[in-house]
Amino acid sequence: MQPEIVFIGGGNMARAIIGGLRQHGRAASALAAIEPDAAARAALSQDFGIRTADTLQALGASAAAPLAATIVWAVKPQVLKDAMLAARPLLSSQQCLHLSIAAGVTTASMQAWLGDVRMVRAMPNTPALLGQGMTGLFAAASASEADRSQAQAIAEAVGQTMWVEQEPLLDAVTALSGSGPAYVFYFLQAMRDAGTQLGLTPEQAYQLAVATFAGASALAAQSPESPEVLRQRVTSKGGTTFAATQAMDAQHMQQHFIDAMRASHDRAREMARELG
Ligand SMILES: NC(=O)C1=CN([C@@H]2O[C@H](COP(=O)(O)OP(=O)(O)OC[C@H]3O[C@@H](n4cnc5c(N)ncnc54)[C@H](OP(=O)(O)O)[C@@H]3O)[C@@H](O)[C@H]2O)C=CC1
Ligand SMILES: O=C(O)[C@@H]1CCC=N1
Repeated sequence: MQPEIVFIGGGNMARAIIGGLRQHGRAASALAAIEPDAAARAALSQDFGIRTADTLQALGASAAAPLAATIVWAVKPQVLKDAMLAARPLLSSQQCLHLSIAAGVTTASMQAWLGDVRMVRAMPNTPALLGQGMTGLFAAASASEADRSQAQAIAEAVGQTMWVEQEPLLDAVTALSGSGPAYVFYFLQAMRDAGTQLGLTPEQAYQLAVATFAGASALAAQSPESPEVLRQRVTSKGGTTFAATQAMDAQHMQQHFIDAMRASHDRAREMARELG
């Protein structure tokens, strides 16, 4: 039986999405992955029961027969061009949707490598592993309504989705929610280390930091109030929170944060130029 969705690249993000699809009831036989690393292939087969192979040919791809309704490109942006050029002769006869999760690389570049294929780009993030991901989506003009629905169904298996109607906005999504989990982990590191300096054990400090992020995020998610108002509710006049936020403002931390996200955004644009 032909799989419905073939992943090219079976690394961190592909694993998260495959796990989400399986948890949402997608049959193992509906999924397959191409992954050069034998250990990663074995883990995918063992954990999710899906078919894996080291090359498209080994999975049975040929110019004569359709391989799958959807191909998900989940390799590093730096190897995408070579992977697509190598796959093109095997996929040329196919009427399938190409869904790329690679950062930066534009639909125009990918259509130059694959031909004028139907294409959607997605920018997921690693909380997808828990079904709590956030995925930005952009559909090229070549994509149909059915393609949009299929891309959305795949992304919804691992969390929330948001469409953008202009491709460059995917670079902003990348800078915010794509890279964003790393910013949260960066803050968790800092809060753990600060708590340790203040006398807690690293374990205590980390538990307090993680619970605080989880609780504050849950509060923000269900509250109609802005983060400014939520902050005010924590900040007693002349109290401890005010002392902390004043120290942050004195260091221009918000501006530093904006600069950091701009760096992520600019890198996505730069990758599009370097790799396109
Ligand atoms: N990690 C994240 O938070 C996010 C990542 N992304 C995007 O997802 C994509 C994948 O990232 P991530 O999962 O982190 O990366 P990984 O390196 O974990 O996964 C990529 C996998 O692709 C394999 N691979 C390399 N060449 C080929 C090939 N020709 N055919 C098939 N498989 C190949 C790699 O094998 P080997 O290691 O042996 O080379 C590796 O296992 C990237 O384009 C990234 O921009 C998007 C959003 C978030
Ligand atoms: O760091 C990266 O390039 C990828 C894209 C977003 C998250 N990880």
